[in-house]
Formats: sequence, C-alpha cells, structure tokens
Amino acid sequence: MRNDGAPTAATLPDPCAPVGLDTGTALALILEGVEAVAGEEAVSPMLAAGRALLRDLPAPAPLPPFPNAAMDGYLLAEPDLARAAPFTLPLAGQRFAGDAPGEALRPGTTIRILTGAVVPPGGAAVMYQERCERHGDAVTFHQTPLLGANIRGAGEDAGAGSTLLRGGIRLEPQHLALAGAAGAATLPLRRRVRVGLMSTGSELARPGEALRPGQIHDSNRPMLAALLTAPFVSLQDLGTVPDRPDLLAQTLRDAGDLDLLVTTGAVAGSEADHLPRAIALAGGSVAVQRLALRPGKPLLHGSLGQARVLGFGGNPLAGFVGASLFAVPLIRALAGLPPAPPRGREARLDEVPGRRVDRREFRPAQLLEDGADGVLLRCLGPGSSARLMPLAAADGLAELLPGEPLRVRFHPFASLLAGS
Ligand SMILES: Nc1nc2c(c(=O)[nH]1)N[C@H]1C(S)=C(S)[C@@H](COP(=O)(O)OP(=O)(O)OC[C@H]3O[C@@H](n4cnc5c(N)ncnc54)[C@H](O)[C@@H]3O)O[C@H]1N2
Ligand code: MOO
Repeated sequence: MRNDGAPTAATLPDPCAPVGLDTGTALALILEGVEAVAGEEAVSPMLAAGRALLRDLPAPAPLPPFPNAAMDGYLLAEPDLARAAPFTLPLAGQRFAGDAPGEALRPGTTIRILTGAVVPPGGAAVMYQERCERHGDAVTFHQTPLLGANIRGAGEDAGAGSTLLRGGIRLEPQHLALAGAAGAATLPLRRRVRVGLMSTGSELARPGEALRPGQIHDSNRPMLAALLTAPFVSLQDLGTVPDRPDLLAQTLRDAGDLDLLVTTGAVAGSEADHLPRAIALAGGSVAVQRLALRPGKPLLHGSLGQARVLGFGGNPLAGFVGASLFAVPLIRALAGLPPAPPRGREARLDEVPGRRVDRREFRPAQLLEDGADGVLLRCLGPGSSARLMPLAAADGLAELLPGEPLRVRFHPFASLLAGS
C-alpha cells in the first residue's frame, strides 16, 4: 500500500527491476481463499441458462410419466402380434397426445394413436401409419410389429427419484430441457456475483460530453462491461472518477455490497495515482504488483470489505488482458464455476512481430487461416496498449511466447468472455 503525496524512490516502481511475477503465480494469489458467493435465488428455468445449480434436482415422477406412442400409427394388442401380414382389424377408437388413457385395447381391434399419446392398457406395439392402410372403420396392416415396437416405456428416460441434474453444474440448454421435463417452476441457483466497474482518471469526460482540452472519453468501462457480462454476474457501473482520493473513496463507500471491484487506471505508482490510498480510506487494503506481462504489467490486488479488488492499468489493452487473465477466472470462482484461465490454441504468425519483450505478451491478431495446416495469425498494430483500432479489427489475442519468434497461442475473443 503506498501513500498519497510526492513519490519517493521506495514508492515508484523500478523500471530496471526484474520483469516481475509470472501470471500463473499472480492468479494463484488472486484465487487464494476465494469461495463461491453464499446466497441462493429461486429462478425460472427460462432464465437459468449459464448459472450454477446449487443442489441436485431429483425426478419427481418417472420420465416419461406413462407409456406413449413414438410414432403416428395404429396400436395392436399382444395376441395380434402373432398374425402374418397383411391382415385387417376393425378400428375401435383413437388416442391423441394429451388424451387420458381411456379404456383398455381389446385384442382383435386396433386404435388410431398419435405420437406422445398414452398407450392404454393392453397396447403392445404401434405400427407406424406408412405400413398401414385405412378404409373407413378398418385398418389393413402390411407389416406386423414386434412386441413393444414404437412404444416409449414409462420411466425409460429416468426413474422417479433418480438424479436428473447434479448440484454444481452450469446449466446449459441440454440441462434445462430436463429441468423443464421435471416440471420445476424454479431452480435453486447461486445468487449472481456482484461486480462493480470503475474507471479512474481526471482526463475522462462523460459520454456525450464535449471534450475539454486534455480530456478523452472512457474506453474501458464499455469494454470491460462486455467482457465481464455473464448470466451469473450482476454488474454495477460506478462510472468514471477523477484522480482525487476523496472522490474515489466516496464512490467506493457508496458502491454498496460488491463481491468484486474492477478498476482501471492509477496503478502505475505516480503522484496522481491515488487509488490505493482511496481504497485504504474506504477501509480496504491493496497492493500493486508488477507482472511479467505485457500489456498489464502493473496489477492492483486486494480487498475492500467483503469485495475483492482488481485494478488494471489505464491503457485499454492492459484492461482487456487483465480482465481476461484475472477478472474472468476470479468471477467464475466466485460464481462456483471452475476458474479456467484462458488456454488458447496453438497457432503461428505470418511474420515476426517487432518490439517484442521477453515476457508473456498479448497482441491483437487477425485470423488468416484456420485449416488442415493449423491456425495462421497476423499481429495487428504496433504493439501499443493504447491503440484501439487494431483491437477492434482483430479476431482475438495472440499470446507471444518468450523465445519463440513465430509460435503463439491464439485466444479468439469469444473464448475470453466471462460468459463463454
Ligand atoms: N514511467 C513509467 N510510466 C508508465 C509505466 C511504467 O512502468 N513506468 N507503465 C505504463 C503502463 S504499461 C501502463 S498500463 C500505464 C499504467 O498507468 P495507470 O494505471 O496509472 O494508468 P493511467 O496513468 O491512469 O493511464 C494510462 C493511460 O491510459 C489512459 N486511460 C486511462 N483510463 C482510460 C480509460 N478509461 N479509457 C481510455 N483510456 C484511458 C490514460 O489517459 C493514459 O494515457 O502507465 C504507463 N506509464
Ligand atoms: O499495462 Mo501497460 O498497458 O503494460 O502496457
């Protein structure tokens, strides 16, 4: 934790110091002691996609609950399955999906039955209609079905009381079909992770506001809001706050209950970087670490009340990389999901990028080829973490590997989103 006021040799980061902490160690520190947020919400399966289920979901009844037809056709009783086709039977009724089972099927008769309709007692097989011919009140069968043909048995999918979904899983469409089939009006979900987003900098004007000399508009909050949005996240926008410890501290005090505060700017340790002090004024405790990472060398990490705090450098690409490497795994851990830091895919570059550093480095990259010969990328832009146009034109980030001129790992943008 550094103090406000004039910088001293002790408070300024030393540019000649060894490159810094590796990102794996930094993530381990960030995740140390993190537990999934406590608190439960009952949520309709219509709105539950992408969130963690807290408890096992048992089947309240067998699935399907009754034997039913798997095809549109005609129902036969067991004694009639011994007949040699073709043979003709009188039509004794009909069952559509949603009808009650009704009377038992009498041997020597057939009934019209549609897919999903209850098979009444005595029904032994459905012959699908393509092998039958109806003439008024009689049906000729051109094929004899086997016992049980085209009948879905009660409980064949799941028995009553069996576990349909395990607690802890992230609910995807395939799981929600089962939750729907079980008739669950709501599911017990972990409450959303509350994430606050704040940009710091006296140079930042509000959206729609004309720029005064020396001002720019905020790129980081819209970008981070998009990166960190997920079904299991509730975002709170704390806005842009000038480099003043009192205003920063007041904003933090007003923020309410957060699980994670994500900030950008004011981490390099200059005399205008008041964020660590403001967090201390608001009752928190943070430290700025230097990482072996570009962009994103300075990283602020600590806590404020119940909330974890992560602060990234003000340059937009520093925030992009920091959020992808640290904020997304932390949010996932808080949401009770595996933190899964981005792994990327093997790829190669079409040419050696200039201005490389010997540490983990990320560059905006365009996908040139993705075929049998692997993934070929081109780095865009001059490698400046302030440039936005190369980032917007890219398909993802290329992770340059120390000592490897052309071999990289490719992180498509979609894979870096908290909700991916
Ligand atoms: N002498 C040194 N100077 C700098 C170093 C260093 O190691 N020694 N590191 C550079 C790197 S790398 C970064 S990243 C930044 C980190 O500095 P801060 O986190 O204190 O960020 P600021 O100074 O507030 O801003 C840096 C840069 O980014 C612009 N910015 C800030 N917020 C936003 C925003 N929300 N939207 C768009 N742009 C933003 C800001 O205007 C500055 O241009 O320090 C370097 N300097
Ligand atoms: O964090 Mo700075 O943007 O490394 O380049």
